[in-house]
Amino acid sequence: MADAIAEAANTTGAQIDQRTKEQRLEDAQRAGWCAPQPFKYGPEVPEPGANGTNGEEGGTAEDAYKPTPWAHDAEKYEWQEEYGEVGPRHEELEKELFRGEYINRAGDKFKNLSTVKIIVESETRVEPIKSFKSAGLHPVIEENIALCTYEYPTPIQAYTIPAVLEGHDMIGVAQTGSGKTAAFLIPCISKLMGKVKKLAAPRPNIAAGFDATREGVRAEPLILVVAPTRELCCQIFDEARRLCYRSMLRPCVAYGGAPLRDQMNQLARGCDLLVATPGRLLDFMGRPNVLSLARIRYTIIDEADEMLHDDWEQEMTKIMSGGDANTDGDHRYLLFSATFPKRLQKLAAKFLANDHIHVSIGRTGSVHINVKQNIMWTDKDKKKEALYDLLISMPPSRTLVFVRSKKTADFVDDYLFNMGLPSTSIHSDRTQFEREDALRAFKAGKSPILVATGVSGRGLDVRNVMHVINFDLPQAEHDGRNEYVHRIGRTARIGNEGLATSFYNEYDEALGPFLTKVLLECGQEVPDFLQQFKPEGGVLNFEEEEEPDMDDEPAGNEAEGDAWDAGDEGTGNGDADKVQDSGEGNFAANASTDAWGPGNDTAVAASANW
Ligand SMILES: Nc1ncnc2c1ncn2[C@@H]1O[C@H](COP(=O)(O)OP(=O)(O)OP(=O)(O)O)[C@@H](O)[C@H]1O
Repeated sequence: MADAIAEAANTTGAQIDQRTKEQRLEDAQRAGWCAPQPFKYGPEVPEPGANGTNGEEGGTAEDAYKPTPWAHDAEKYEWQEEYGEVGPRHEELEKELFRGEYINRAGDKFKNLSTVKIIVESETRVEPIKSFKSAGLHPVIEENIALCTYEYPTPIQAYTIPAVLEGHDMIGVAQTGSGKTAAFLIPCISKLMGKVKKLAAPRPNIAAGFDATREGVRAEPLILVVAPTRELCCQIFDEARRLCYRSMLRPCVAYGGAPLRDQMNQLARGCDLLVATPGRLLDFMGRPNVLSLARIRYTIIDEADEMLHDDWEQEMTKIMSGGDANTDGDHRYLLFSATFPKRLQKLAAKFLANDHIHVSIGRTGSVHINVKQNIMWTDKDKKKEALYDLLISMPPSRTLVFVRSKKTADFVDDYLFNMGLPSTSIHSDRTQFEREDALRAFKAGKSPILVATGVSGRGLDVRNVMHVINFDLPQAEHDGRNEYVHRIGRTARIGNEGLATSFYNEYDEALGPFLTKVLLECGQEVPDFLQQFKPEGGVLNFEEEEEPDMDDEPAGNEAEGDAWDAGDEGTGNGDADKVQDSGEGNFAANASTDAWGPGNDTAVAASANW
């Protein structure tokens, strides 16, 4: 985003006169919004010593390298040889990891997470756990779960934890914001916690003066998590830092756009759990002295339907079957997502053992009832004003605005900023430094309005996102149905409530039947202009919404990129026939709401609570 307010007076294109600008600022602040923060995006900070500058304009050889808060450098628990079985507490780190202001907390509609039908397809019956304490977890991870203030397992956690502890491969499908990350991390970490000394690669002594070039080791992780976007990887890494606390397991993250050398230095200190985007992972896999997958016990694919999509075929084939990956029978594969078209489930099953377990919490691809959906007819040329009116007329709250293209993201961001609203934006033309900075500003409430392209629709978990606005709805022919589900799932996470407003007009008609069914399924009002799409007899058949194979998708990703490089408008998934027969031992269970205990009543205040 341009530093629009600061430059507005001089910007010929914007043509904003001083008085009008001040009035607009006043209007926005009277409505309760904080002041927009003009800040200048700098070029990406080079690696230390790359050219002697810190990457800012006018930098000279004398400028010291200013370390930037790259996500990969985030502090983690550093194990020391003398610790024995469990490391001592680290007060400062504990505060950062578990009591951070911006960590999402369960809301008072937590109980609603379990009011959906649960389908388990497997050869062996999985007995869901009723509490973390009864799950047979390693005592250290139990303590870490308590520090995370996770009181009750969510349904996907209740089924995944025992299934993985029992040694099964898995496909886990559950609604957005229902704790899938902890569902896959907890059992894998717990299983390995007591065995790290035996299974892990030798560690360097990283006491003061450690020199990664001379003393570093090759990273030989036991757990590999692959996710499509850099920001999502950083988020999973944060959860891993929490769950590995006080254990010998050392998590690392690798993603494109950030200094390669810094990430290699982190790996050289030892890495037991690696979270990575495919591009950077393949880069490291191509450097045998940096990374070996020979010790891997768990490969986890998050947003698995996206990762198995044709766009990623080359990368995923290399990751799943390439390199020096452990091919022994003790290597488990876990695949997770909130949406999972049948064609891709079928493909996924090829990577999994025959006795794998398939758990679906709710209809695959369903929207959570905690999201209030509002579809508004908005003519194409009136969207800008409609957006402003919406933002100015409602109590200010952290808001994510989705648009279809990078150009629109810049345009909408500049417009809002010039209207005195505190916005920033994120898309694939930004440097990684800018992307991380924008997200930090959004999380911290410095810029509580974030304009984003659809690629941010997956996985992001930001506290108190109260409102998601689809300025542009995703395109039906580009996997828009699934993208809609992921986008609006950025609000109402883990038992909190939220609002999703979508601007709809005649150009969105291909999505109309799907939106209508989703509204009906969630018991929400269907606006007049969607009444025509109400299914006859009231039967909600989502299978007829499944898309044919698509050959006209955007091209693949750059080696160092992530899903952001796959184009702005989402990806297309095609579905075909049924993934697998339900085996003999299969059962379908309606979740008993009692099973998960009472909801947590730490609801988050709605407005202006950055
Ligand atoms: N048992 C629990 N109790 C309370 N909070 C939890 C629990 N499990 C996870 N959380 C929190 O819930 C939030 C959402 O979890 P997560 O991001 O894993 O959701 P998700 O299902 O992967 O969503 P998406 O499909 O959008 O990626 C996180 O902030 C996480 O810390």
